[in-house]
Amino acid sequence: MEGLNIYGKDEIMALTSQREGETKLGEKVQVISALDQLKSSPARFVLLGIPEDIGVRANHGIGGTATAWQPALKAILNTQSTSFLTGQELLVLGHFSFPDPAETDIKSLEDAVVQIDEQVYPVIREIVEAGKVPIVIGGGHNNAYPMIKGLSLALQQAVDVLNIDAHADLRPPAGRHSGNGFSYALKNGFLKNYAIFGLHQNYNNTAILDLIAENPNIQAIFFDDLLKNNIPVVEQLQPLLKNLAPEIGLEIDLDCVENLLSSAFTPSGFNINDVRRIILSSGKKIAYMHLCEGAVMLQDGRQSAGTAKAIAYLITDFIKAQK
Ligand SMILES: N=CN[C@@H](CCC(=O)O)C(=O)O
Repeated sequence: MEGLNIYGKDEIMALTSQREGETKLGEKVQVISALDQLKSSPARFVLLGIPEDIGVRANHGIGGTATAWQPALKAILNTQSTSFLTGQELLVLGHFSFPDPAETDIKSLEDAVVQIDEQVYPVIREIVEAGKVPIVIGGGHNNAYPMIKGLSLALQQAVDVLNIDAHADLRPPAGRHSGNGFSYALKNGFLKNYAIFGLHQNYNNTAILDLIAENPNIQAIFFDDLLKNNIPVVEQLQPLLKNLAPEIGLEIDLDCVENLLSSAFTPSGFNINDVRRIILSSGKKIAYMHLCEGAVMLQDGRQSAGTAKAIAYLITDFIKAQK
């Protein structure tokens, strides 16, 4: 796993601001020095960063998803350690670093995404096989594929996934990128039931809509339909959840959240508290959570510091709800 940088306590403390009289999560989180120590760690949740935007650029999107990891980690580490969440529940494993390919034409970017897949899925598999729950901050949504593959190989069965997203990411499996992670997962038998919550009618093409309509293993609820009533989102999610296995993978593409910086930035979508409510009260056992497509700075110069704190809220909520 040559692309994986495993963190020591020094790296964690360098990002943690200490203050007399209080304790931050960074002072409490667990670390290891090699993957074979995963099993013996007392932490149940394993945090990992995939700061890349190669998959987004291979899908003709705007680069920048590589910028979310470090600020988000800093926001998490500087959360207060209290009885709500001490930090000991979390092992901060580290991050993958993937160099940009020398050539940046679409084919070269797609080939680089295949190399990313090959490095990510074995680590996800190892974390799950150690009895832990991976929490991954991307990166592009291309990483849904190695997440699902790693979980499926660890559990030795095709798995069910809930994706909260404006886009189905069911583009043709012909060259890897951020728009076809679920197509590859279905095609290669790693994904059984695929539920999508909050799709935008305006941003999924006819071929994708037909695919959803024809495949009984794919179910979707459109954001446009959620807007037609005042029923709480957690309630509107229930019909999707009841058709999924008791244990699922959870994908959250942050471009489903309004005004959160991403390649497909949107002024209309879930607000961050809708997503917090879903995480806090879904009632499902979640085998992994993947937060992707968020950016602190985009290639075109747009910036938002709020992305990091939004990610920190979702991750601390997730640990509180699942521990
Ligand atoms: N994962 C995102 N998929 C969207 C692309 C969004 C964008 O980068 O603009 C899609 O393929 O449509």
